[in-house]
Amino acid sequence: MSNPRNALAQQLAEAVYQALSDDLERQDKVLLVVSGGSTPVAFFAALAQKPLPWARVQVTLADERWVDAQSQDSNARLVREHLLIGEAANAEFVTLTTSDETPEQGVDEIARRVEPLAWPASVVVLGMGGDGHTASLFPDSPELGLAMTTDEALVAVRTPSQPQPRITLSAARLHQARRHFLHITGDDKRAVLGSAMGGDDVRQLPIRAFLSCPLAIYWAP
Ligand SMILES: O=C1O[C@H](COP(=O)(O)O)[C@@H](O)[C@H](O)[C@H]1O
Repeated sequence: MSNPRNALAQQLAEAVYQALSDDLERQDKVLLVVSGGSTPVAFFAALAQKPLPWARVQVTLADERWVDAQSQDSNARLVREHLLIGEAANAEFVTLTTSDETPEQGVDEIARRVEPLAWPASVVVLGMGGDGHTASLFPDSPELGLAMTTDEALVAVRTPSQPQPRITLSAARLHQARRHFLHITGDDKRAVLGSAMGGDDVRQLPIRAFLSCPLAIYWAP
């Protein structure tokens, strides 16, 4: 019997492939924004197999932990190891860290790096944590209000619940995208999403800010 999480990853990869292919008929370059964490591994592996003209695909992250590129916690490392393989290694990957000590010091340089990309993104694939965070928009982050309202592309965030400082695309920049997908697994996250759908306070469950994008939900047990 096929693993439902692998089947979900294949379905999501097919949907993202179709979306990028559609936009590539009209645009020279397309931008794909992906999330990190643990959930996207099988999706990345499935997407990497798709016959895209990868040199015309730009990839960046919804968010990043302020860690070394080799760290197990690096979202960029996840993308490099699981998505940018085979033909997909020809994609242009724009990362969200610098050699600066802090994201506050690096954020302007990263903003200059991401600005030339092919915005609006064709596709944003969001993840969600058990606390309802998405990208690095955390309920307990003092910068959540700023990240939800700023017109800037990026915000440096410090979140008491998280071991490292982070950088995140702002809600405005994520909202701009043509298509939004949410990739989650497990009954616990389904319950969190159910709670999110039953209320409207984005400070409690930041995923709420994206529920009406519209958001294509990809869930498996
Ligand atoms: O910290 C993060 O968490 C979320 C969810 O990750 P998961 O491990 O529960 O799949 C992720 O979407 C985000 O990009 C990441 O930085």
